[in-house]
Amino acid sequence: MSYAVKEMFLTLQGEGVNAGRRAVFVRFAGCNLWSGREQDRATAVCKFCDTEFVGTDGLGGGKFVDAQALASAVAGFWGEGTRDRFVVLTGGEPMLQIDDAIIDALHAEGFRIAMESNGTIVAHPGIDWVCISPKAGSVVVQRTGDELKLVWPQLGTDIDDIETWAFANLLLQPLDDPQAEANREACVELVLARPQWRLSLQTHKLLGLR
Ligand SMILES: C[S@@+](CC[C@H](N)C(=O)[O-])C[C@H]1O[C@@H](n2cnc3c(N)ncnc32)[C@H](O)[C@@H]1O
Ligand SMILES: Nc1nc2[nH]cc(C(=O)O)c2c(=O)[nH]1
Ligand code: SF4
Ligand SMILES: [Mg+2]
Repeated sequence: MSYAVKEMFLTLQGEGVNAGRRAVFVRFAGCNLWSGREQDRATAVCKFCDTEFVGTDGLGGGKFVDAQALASAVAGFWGEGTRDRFVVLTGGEPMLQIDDAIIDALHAEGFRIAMESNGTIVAHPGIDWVCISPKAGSVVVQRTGDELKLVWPQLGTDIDDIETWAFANLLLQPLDDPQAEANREACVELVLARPQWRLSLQTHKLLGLR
């Protein structure tokens, strides 16, 4: 299979439990909860996306003809050194494109594979770190994983229900919108009230990283 990738880059994972870790990011093109066009945002299931994921024209992006081509590009961004190789598959919605071939090829290059997904498609069992970020109005079928990262506040979210899902870590990430400061305060309030949750800040934005 070929893969449509919006962009690829080496950075630090900015969010969640792995924040601060050196990582190659692969941003797959396309999402099942928003077309990516601004004129569709108001009517999309997911309305707050902070990411451009349409097309393959970003830095390091492109159409990769097969899994080996994509895995070789990821290894190229990592560079020399085989220790602690870490790749984050994101998007768009990465589970629209992730298959056995890309998981096997990345493992063969020595990478530990993390994924950021909206959870509406069952995660590939070969992924080493599953991060699910539920969106109100969607049906989350992937209710197990390493990290559940809830963007907050999100109207229509049943947080009591989410707490019953089988995730090793529960994280709240402030919604980045014009009310960002109030959203951060709401997250702190909620963590103070519910100690099973932890705060996840988008540290790459604070640092000016990609
Ligand atoms: C762009 S999404 C791509 C992966 C997948 N489609 C998903 O939603 O999890 C990557 C992460 O950014 C989060 N995110 C997107 N827009 C955000 C915003 N405005 N504020 C805070 N987090 C946001 C998502 O919830 C998700 O955890
Ligand atoms: N540095 C950095 N960390 C991230 N963690 C999740 C991201 C994403 O867009 O999926 C992201 C991103 O875009 N950049
Ligand atoms: S599900 Fe993820 S990629 Fe899709 S629109 Fe929402 S935040 Fe963006
Ligand atoms: Mg991002």
